[in-house]
Amino acid sequence: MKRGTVHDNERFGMPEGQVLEFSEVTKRFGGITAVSGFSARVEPGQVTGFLGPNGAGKTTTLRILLGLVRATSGTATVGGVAYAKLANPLQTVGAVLEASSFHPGRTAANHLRVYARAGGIGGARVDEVLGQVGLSDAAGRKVGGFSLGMRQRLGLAYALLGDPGVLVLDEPSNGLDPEGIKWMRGFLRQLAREGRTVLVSSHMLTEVQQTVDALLVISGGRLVFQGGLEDLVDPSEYATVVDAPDRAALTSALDSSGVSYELLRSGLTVRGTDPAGVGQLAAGAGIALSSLQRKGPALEEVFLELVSGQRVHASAGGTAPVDSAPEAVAAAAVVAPVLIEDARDEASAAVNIAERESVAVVETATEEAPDASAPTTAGFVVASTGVIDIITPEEAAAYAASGSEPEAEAEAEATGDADGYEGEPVGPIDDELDSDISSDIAKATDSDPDDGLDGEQNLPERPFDEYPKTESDLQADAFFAAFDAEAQAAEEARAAESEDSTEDGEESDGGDDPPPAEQSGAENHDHEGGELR
Ligand SMILES: Nc1ncnc2c1ncn2[C@@H]1O[C@H](COP(=O)(O)OP(=O)(O)OP(=O)(O)O)[C@@H](O)[C@H]1O
Repeated sequence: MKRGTVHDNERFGMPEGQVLEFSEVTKRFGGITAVSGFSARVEPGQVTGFLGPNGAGKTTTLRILLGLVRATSGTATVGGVAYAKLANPLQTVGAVLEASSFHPGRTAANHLRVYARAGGIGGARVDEVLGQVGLSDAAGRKVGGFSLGMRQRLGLAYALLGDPGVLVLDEPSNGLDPEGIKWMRGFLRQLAREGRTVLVSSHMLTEVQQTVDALLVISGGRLVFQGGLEDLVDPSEYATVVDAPDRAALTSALDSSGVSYELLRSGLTVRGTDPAGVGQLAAGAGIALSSLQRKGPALEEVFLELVSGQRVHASAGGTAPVDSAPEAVAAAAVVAPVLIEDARDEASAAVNIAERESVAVVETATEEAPDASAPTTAGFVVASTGVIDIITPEEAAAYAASGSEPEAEAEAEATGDADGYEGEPVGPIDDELDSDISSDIAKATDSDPDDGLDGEQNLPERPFDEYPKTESDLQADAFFAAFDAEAQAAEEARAAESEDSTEDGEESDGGDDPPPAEQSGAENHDHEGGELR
């Protein structure tokens, strides 16, 4: 029987979509205004696209909503409540801000098990969500070997763990192949049909056009449009172009209905009546049509005009993007996208989440890549992306110190994991992914004084664990300590069991050697996960 959990209790009913509300949200990073007076409402039961060009402020706005960045002013709420005050955040909001922030040495199932356990969610849900996103067959494979599209799916699985009524997804179609994009569209629409609130960011209208019911468009940190897709273009900008073999009959039908038109060589251009109306009128008069088309600006064109400030829409209070937009974008191009001014604010916000969800967090935003040989006492650290991950101190040190993933090689010899999954044999993390990781770390540790940033924006000089620990820090430490202790106990039990079996007269030339640390660590977590079932 499944254990009673918060999640199980909440699943007796359908997940409840919540209204997301942004009210005059402003966020400044030093001299850069990332978000400026942003007010918008996102309704449940529909997919809302959050659109804007690179550097427009989408991620910052989403991070404010999720309590990962503190707004300079204004509020962002989920069902009227700030994220930090949600009673069951994992069961209320599922979010994916970056798909590549999973620890490459852990299996997909392991990741989810740890989060599930931390959020009080039954282990069976892990299989469910992996199935939902089409990753059942890859459950036992390490994330380091996943394609970008598979990581997107895993991110979505993580977001769905708590069966939340709200999904917040940052560019979920990135890296998906055409079939994956089609699947994602259908999946998001299904989630909205179930009554959930689905907010999806993208920098291209064409990418979300077929999925979304409503749009928020942001540019230079300001809202430049909110409304339905159909509201993007004023109906008066459209014309219906129609023609018939019997043009005289068509003009006389239009005349007698009082519909005005222009007669062109290519047909008739009708304004103020859409193609359906003109078609109906012609059908009513028994006139066969040879063409019926809507002509007007393409949605993409309108979108580009909105974000460039050439078009101003009333839904945004008539505001055009701020002049600082190009400056902000230029700054973004010069500066690696690292947590800067808010490194510590964001750390504590993320740890607060960890505290409430008992979820661990990865820090990549340290001043320098730590020496792998030096003992690291911090049990948790904070990802520059804000995406929560689990990592031990040793892993953090090794992960940050080099592009190679130590755990991967140790586990390469394993042919499955202790979950009972019969996934593909585990292979080393490929070089390309390793170099991605190194480059992320390099970005996160960039403290170049010549980078054009104010001194206050550079990362702190001291290692993370030298900061005085807050109560949240201590609770997160305790969580990790308990997690590691359990894992170690399981490992010892397994070691004792295997000693017993080798004592039965079997030859054993490696009996005194401990298993490779990384391998045993990973097995522990697998085993740990198995116990949750
Ligand atoms: N931690 C930070 N420190 C300094 N500047 C930041 C920080 N985070 C974001 N910015 C800046 O704020 C602006 C908005 O960035 P944001 O990441 O929110 O945009 P975006 O719309 O999500 O862009 P993209 O589509 O490229 O991800 C950019 O100019 C960016 O450089």
